[in-house]
Amino acid sequence: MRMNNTASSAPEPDAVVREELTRLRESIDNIDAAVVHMLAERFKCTQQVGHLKARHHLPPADAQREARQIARLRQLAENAKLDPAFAEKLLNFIIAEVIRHHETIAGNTDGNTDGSDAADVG
Ligand SMILES: C=C(O[C@@H]1C=C(C(=O)O)C=C[C@H]1O)C(=O)O
Repeated sequence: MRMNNTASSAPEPDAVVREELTRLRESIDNIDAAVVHMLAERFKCTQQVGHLKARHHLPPADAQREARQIARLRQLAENAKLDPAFAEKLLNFIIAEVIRHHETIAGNTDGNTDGSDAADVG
């Protein structure tokens, strides 16, 4: 049976665990917010790349660039003690979405960067 601590000022073990969990979850929430903001900035850049490529009739995907990025990211992951296979999967997932955006831009617009499409330009 668990001892009752009401006489001492020490918190109940359950309360200590809850506080630790809350503290860790606050950090996780901050990190998740940073990830979302960083991804949003990355997609702003890749959207501009997509428009540039469309304007100059370049293909949406660049396999050589991707291979260099994957090699670099795997090394960074290893140094940071993150599973390189996970880092590679994550990057491939993001790049696949970027390429999908680039294909849409190439199909729907003249590659302008102001968010309007060719039909709006007149
Ligand atoms: C953004 C680009 O387009 C594609 C998307 C990439 C990415 O999201 O990092 C990398 C290479 C390309 O397949 C690019 O060519 O730089």
